[in-house]
Amino acid sequence: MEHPHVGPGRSTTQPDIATIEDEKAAFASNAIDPRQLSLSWSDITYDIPLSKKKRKALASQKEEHKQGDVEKGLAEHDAVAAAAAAASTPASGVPPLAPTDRRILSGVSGSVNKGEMVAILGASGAGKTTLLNILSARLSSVGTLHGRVLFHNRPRDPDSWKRTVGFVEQEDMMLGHLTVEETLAYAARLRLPDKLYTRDQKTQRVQDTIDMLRLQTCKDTRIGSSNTRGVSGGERKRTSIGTELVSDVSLLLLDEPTSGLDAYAAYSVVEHLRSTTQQRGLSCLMTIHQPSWALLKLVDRIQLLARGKVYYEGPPSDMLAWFNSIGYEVPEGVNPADHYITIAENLDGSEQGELRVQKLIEAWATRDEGARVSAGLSSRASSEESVAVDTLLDAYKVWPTSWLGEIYTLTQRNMLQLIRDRDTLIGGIAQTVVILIIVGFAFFRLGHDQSDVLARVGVLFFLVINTIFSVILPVITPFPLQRAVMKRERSAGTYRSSSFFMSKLFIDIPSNVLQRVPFFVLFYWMVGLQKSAAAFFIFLGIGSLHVVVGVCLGLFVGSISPTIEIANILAPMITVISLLFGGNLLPSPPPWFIWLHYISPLTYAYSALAQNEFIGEKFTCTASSTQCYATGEQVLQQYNLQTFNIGECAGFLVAIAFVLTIVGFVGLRVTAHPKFRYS
Ligand SMILES: Nc1ncnc2c1ncn2[C@@H]1O[C@H](COP(=O)(O)OP(=O)(O)OP(=O)(O)O)[C@@H](O)[C@H]1O
Repeated sequence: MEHPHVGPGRSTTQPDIATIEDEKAAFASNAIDPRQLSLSWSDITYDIPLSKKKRKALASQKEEHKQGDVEKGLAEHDAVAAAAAAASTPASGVPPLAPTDRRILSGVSGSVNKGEMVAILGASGAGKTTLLNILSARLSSVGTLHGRVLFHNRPRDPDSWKRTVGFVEQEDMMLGHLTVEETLAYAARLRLPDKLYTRDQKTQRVQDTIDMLRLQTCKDTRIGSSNTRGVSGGERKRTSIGTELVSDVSLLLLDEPTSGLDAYAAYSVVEHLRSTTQQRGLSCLMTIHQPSWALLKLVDRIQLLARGKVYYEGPPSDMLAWFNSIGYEVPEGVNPADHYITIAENLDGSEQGELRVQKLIEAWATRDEGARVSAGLSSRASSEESVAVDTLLDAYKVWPTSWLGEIYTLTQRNMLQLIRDRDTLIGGIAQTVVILIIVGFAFFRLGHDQSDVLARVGVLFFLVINTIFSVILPVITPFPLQRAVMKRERSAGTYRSSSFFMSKLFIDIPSNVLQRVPFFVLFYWMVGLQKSAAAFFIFLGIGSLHVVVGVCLGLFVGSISPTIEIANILAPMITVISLLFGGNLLPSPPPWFIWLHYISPLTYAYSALAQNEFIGEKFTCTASSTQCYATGEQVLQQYNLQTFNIGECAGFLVAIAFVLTIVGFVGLRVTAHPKFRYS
C-alpha cells in the first residue's frame, strides 16, 4: 500500500493541513484504509504483589501442605501452582513467579483483526477485565507486566493510541439531561478533528451512528439518571457505544457491554455491534459475563480464560468439537457457554475439580503451541502498510479541536445540563424563598436603636454564611458525574482539562450570581439596610464577589476530591473553619491560628458589608442602654471590622478566588488525569 506523502524524512509529529487533506482524500479513495489496524497480544503475564495478610496466609498454608492437607484456599494454591508451572517451563515465554506475587494472567496470547468481533469469557476473577485493561493501556500502576501488545504490528503509540481506540466502560458515564442525539452530537463535535471534518460532516456522522445502532426511535429521549427516567438500559448502552463510534476509532474495546441487561437487550446490543463491526470494518474486542448461547454465536471468535490462562480460543462453532474431543460434552439442555465456564472453576475446592481445571488448561496449552506461531506470522504486515499507518496516526496526535472551540462546546453542553436540571433549579429557588421569608421578617425593617445595632451585625454575618453554604453545595453536587464523564472523554484524548475547568467557571459563576442577586435585592429592602444608592450597589458588588468566591471554593473542593465522599467531608469542614475564624465567634483567635482568620473569605466579605452598612450611620442611645454605640464607626471598632477598607477587602476576595481557581485546577489535573500504561 503506497501513500504519496509517506517518505523516510517526513516529520511524524505535527501534520500540516495539506498533508491532512491528502490523507482525508486517501481515506475516501481507500488508498489508506484506517481499519487495517488490528490488535495482537502475546505472552501477556501479569503479577501483582500479595498483600501482607495473604503472604502470611500463604506461608502458613505451605506449612499445612507439607502435612498433607491439600484442600486449601484457591487463590493461594493457584499462586503456588503457577509459580511451579512457570519455573518448570522456562521456554514458554512465561517468566517465573516471585514468591511475594500473585499471578493474575499467565502467557495469554490472541488477536483481533479487521471486521472481527472477539469475546473474552471466563468465570468471575478469571482475569477478563485485567486483560482488557492491559490491552487498552488502562492498567493500574501496581503489578509487573510481561509480554507484548501490538497495534498493527507495532507497539502502541502513546500519542495517537487514545484517539484511535474506543473504550466502552462497564458503567455508562453520560450526562442525564442530554438526549441521545445531543450526547452523540457533542461527542462528534469534540472528538472528530476540525481539520478533517466540517460541521455538516460531523452531523452526518451522528446520523449515520444513530442509523447504525438503530437509535432513531429514542434519539430525542433524554439519557436519564438514577432520579429521572430516561432511555432503556439497552438504548443507554448503545448510546454509550455510539459516543465511541462517532469518532474515527478503528478498534473498539468493551468491558462487559451486556452486564445488567436482560437477555433480549443483551442480544440486541451485541447484534448491533456485530453489524457495525462488519459495516465499518472495525476490530471489536469485548469481555462478556454469562452470555446466552445465541448471543455467543454472534461473535467471530471466543477466548476462554480460567485463572488467567487461555483454555480455548476459536470460533464458537468449533468449541463443542474441541471440548467433546477432550471429554467434556455439554449435558442436554445446558447452555454450552455456561457449561464450559463452570467446568473451569473448582467451586467445591475438591482435588478432582482441581485436576479437571488443570487438565482443561493444559489440553489447550499443548494444542496452542503451533497456533501461536502461525498467528504471529499471519499478522505481520508489510513495511509499506506500517508506514502508511504511521501517516494515518499522525492526524490523531493533536487535539481534535481548538482550545476556544473546546471551551465553547463544553460551556454550551454544561448550559443545557443546567437549564434542564429542573429539580436543582426549583430546589434552589425554593430554598432561597424560604430563607428570605424567615430572615426578612425576623429582621424586618431594622431601626436605629441599640438593639438594631446588634441585629444589623448579626444579619450581615448570617448573610455571608448563608451565601457560602447556598453556593458551594450546588457546585459540588454535580461534580462527581461531570468529572467521571470528563475522565472518560479525556481518556479518549478529547479535550484539555483546562477547557473543562474554564467551561465550569463560565457556567457556575454567572448562574450562581444571577440566582443570588434577586435574593440580595429583596434582602436589602426587607432588612432595611443603608438608604443610599452607592451603599446598595456596593452591597450587591461585595455580595456577588462573595458568591464568586463560593463557586471557586466549590470547584476547588470538587477538583481536589477524588470522590464525592471526600468532597462531602471537605466542604463543610472548610466552610465551618472559615466561618469560625471569619467573624466574631472567636473574639481573640489563638495566635497560632491567626492565619486562618486572614485566609477566610468570610473575614473580607463580612468586614466589607459591615463597613458599607455602618460607616456614617447614627444610632440612638436611651438612658436604659448599658452600652451605647452612637455611630457606626464605634460599632466597627468594637467588632474589629475595619482592619482593611472596602476596596482592600474586595481585592482580597478577588485574590482568594484566583488562588482557589489555580489550586483547584492543579488539583483536578492531578486527581483526574487519565493514566495509561503501555508496559
Ligand atoms: N490491582 C489489583 N489488586 C488486587 N487484586 C487484583 C488487582 N487486579 C486484579 N486483581 C485480581 O485479579 C483477579 C482477576 O480480576 P478481573 O477483574 O480481571 O476478573 P474478571 O474475570 O474480570 O472478573 P469479573 O467477571 O468478576 O469482573 C481477581 O481475583 C482480582 O481480585
